[in-house]
Parts: sequence; C-alpha cells; structure tokens
Amino acid sequence: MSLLCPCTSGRSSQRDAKYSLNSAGPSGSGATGGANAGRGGRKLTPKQISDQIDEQIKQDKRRRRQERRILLLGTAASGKSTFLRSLRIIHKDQFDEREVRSFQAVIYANVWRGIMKLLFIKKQLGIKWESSKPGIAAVKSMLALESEIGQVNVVSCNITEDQFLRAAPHIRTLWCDSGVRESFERRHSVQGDEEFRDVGENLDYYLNQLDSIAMPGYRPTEAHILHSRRFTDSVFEKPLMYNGIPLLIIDIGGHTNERRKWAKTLRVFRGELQSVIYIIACSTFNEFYTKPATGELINKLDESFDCLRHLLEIKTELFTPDMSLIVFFNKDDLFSYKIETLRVNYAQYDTSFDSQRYDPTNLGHVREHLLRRLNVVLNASLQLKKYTHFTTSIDLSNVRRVFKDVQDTVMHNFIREALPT
Ligand SMILES: Nc1nc2c(ncn2[C@@H]2O[C@H](COP(=O)(O)OP(=O)(O)OP(=O)(O)O)[C@@H](O)[C@H]2O)c(=O)[nH]1
Ligand SMILES: [Mg+2]
Repeated sequence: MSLLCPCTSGRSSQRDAKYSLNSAGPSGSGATGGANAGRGGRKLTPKQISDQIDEQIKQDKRRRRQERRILLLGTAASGKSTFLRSLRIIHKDQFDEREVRSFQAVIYANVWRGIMKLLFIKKQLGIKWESSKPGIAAVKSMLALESEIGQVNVVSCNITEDQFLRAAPHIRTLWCDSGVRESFERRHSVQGDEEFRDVGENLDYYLNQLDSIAMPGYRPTEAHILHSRRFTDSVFEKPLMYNGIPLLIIDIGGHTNERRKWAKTLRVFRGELQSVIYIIACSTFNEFYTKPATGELINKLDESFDCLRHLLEIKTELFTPDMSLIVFFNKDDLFSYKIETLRVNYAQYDTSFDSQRYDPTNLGHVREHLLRRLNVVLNASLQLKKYTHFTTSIDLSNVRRVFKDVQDTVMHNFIREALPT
C-alpha cells in the first residue's frame, strides 16, 4: 500500500477500495498483482517491473500534487458521512454491490433497534398503549426473534432478510399504535444514556416506508441510503473528481472517543488541506445527553460549538492561513420543522438568545443568532478564510448547490495559489 499510495503511508486511515484499484495503473490491477505479468499475461522482466513501479510512483506524485483535500469534522451524527454519501451520488460515484448490501443490513438494524428503543422510551415516560393486546403480543414476538438472533446492533448488522421479514408484521403493529408514535415524538425528553434513547433521526422515515423495506429482495434506494445511520469508527478517505481536478474528502467519526483522531489527522495532513468543513447539526438545540462518566447533562448544540472552539483555540498550530474553514449548520430541514411547525421556543434552550430584540420562534431570527454565535467563536480565533452555509445533507439539490460554492472556494484559492505573484 505504501508503494502504491505514498500519501497514505503511516496513516491509520481507510482509502476507498475502488480508488486503490483505479490508482493502481491503467490495467486496473494492483502494482503487486501486475508485477509478474504484463498485459495479456506476458511475464515481465525485473527491469520492467521496476519501471512499472517507478511510473506508478510518478503518477501518484502527480495526482497528489493536484489533489485538493477537504476534511470533514463535527460531533457525532452531525451528518458528515451523509454529506459524503450525497457527494458520491452527485458525482455519480456508484455504491458497489457490497456497499449496497451493507446499507441494507444497516437499515434493518436501524429499524429494529429503533422500534425497540421506542418501547424503552414508552416505558420510561409511562406512555400507555393505544391497544395493549396486539401491542404486547408484538413485543413478545420481537423478543422471541431477538433471542434467536442475539444482540441486534448496527456494528454486527446480524439480521438476515428472512428474520427481518418475519419481524416486519410485529414492527408494523407497534408503529400503528399511537402510544409508540407518541414515544417517538417525545424521544428527546427522556434523560439517560444515549445508547438507550437515541432512536436515530430518521426512524419515522423508515417506519413509514416499512412496506418497501420489508419486501423480499429489497435493495435500498439512494434516499434510503442517505437516511441510514451507522457511526464512523475509522478515518475514511474518498477521492472524487471535479472538473478534472482530483478531490480527496476525509471523513472521521465524531463520537467522543473518535475525536482524538481529529488533531492527529490535521497533523498528518498539515499544509496539505485546502478546507476543513465543520458540521454542526443545528436541529439539536433542544437535545441533550448524559455524559456516562460524570452524569452531566450536555446540550448537543453547545457541545458542537464547544468542540469547534476547543479545536481552534487548542490546536491553533494545525490550521494554516491558506486553509479555509467552512461551517455547515446541517439538518436545516429538522431545524426549520422544529421552529416553524412545532413552534419550539429556541430561547428556552439557549440563554445567549436576546429575546428582547429577536423572536425565538422566528426561523430567520434564530438563524441570524446562530451565525452571531458562530462569529464569537470564529472571530476570537485564527485568520482563516471562513464561510458558512445552512445545509440539509439528505437533500441532493441542496448539497449540489452548497458543494458548488465550496468547490468554487477551494478552486478559487487553488487558482490564486497557482498564479505567479
Ligand atoms: N433529516 C436529516 N437527517 C440527516 C441530515 N444529515 C444527516 N442526517 C441523518 O443523521 C444521521 C447521522 O448522520 P451521519 O452522517 O451518520 O453522521 P456523522 O456525522 O457521520 O456521525 P459520526 O460518524 O458518528 O460522527 C443519519 O441517519 C443521517 O441520515 C439532514 O440534513 N437532515
Ligand atoms: Mg460518520
């Protein structure tokens, strides 16, 4: 790997498998695979093998010089991987069969775990069944199936299609019960360990589409893939082409124990990054979780701002002046829904909101407040080029528009740098 991709040597990251193949030379075979045989199976001399490797290194160096690198950062579930998936769809970088199958397994696990968590929340909040008899029977059937499967989670993704199809009628019965639906609506009011109450942002989306998911031979659609949830536990590098210029998007996990990789990755790529995109899920302004170690109640939006502040203040040396920092206020769809439709009062959750001058139920006012709040964090920090966008990572047209701006920024800086001074 280090011969093929000198740029990744020494990094504990996963470069997209497809890319490794493509970068291995015109034949599409890896350098080692092609080392003994040329085209048509002709045996190569040691000199030819050595020339092939030299050529490969030259190509890699050329690509590496041209490559524009963008790092995605942000706390857990802010939407980094979803943004990357949307970019892949827009750039027609198709998911291969293995990936589609793994999304299918993740979606099964998302639905299964999600409905079981709703039952936990229902119990915690003392919400009654609408119809207890079918509800309790469905729970018993789910538990019986679970004892057959073992613990269901998105890491092991151990539900087969057959098992999911058997569970589907019970999941449907549960989702039809108004008590279970109420548990979904009130999920954020439950305190406690994230593991037990985080049902996934898009559980209702899947449950409302259960008929298509619970079809024999189900293949996730693009929209289903974008709604799926699996946390990132490695550094994932994805190359994409934009107008003939190679881009490398680097995605890292945002869970507390994954965050120590942020500074490491910034260090490894120091001087080679064009942009950091920091993603804040603005819809989390009224969501909390309890820190397992201290029992402290944490507001998720505050945590996002705090992590950014920490990064800019403590890791100053890792940001070079030629980099741009682009902040996405993501999950704008859910954010707008909470403010405009549910009429949630933003000021209840953010004491820095000036309710004398602004209306905490007015979407425009709350957005402006978020931008002011961000400016306080950014202005106190380095002299970076800074940009902000309100985004919805599951909305391809929104991502297409926003990423065009990002690319223009990255390319503009690239062209400016390339011009003689
Ligand atoms: N409705 C909505 N859902 C979103 C949006 N962005 C992401 N999601 C969903 O939020 C969940 C989490 O998104 P991910 O992309 O996995 O989050 P992440 O930042 O990569 O999370 P980690 O890998 O744990 O750091 C997924 O179910 C996504 O489908 C958005 O803009 N709107
Ligand atoms: Mg991720």
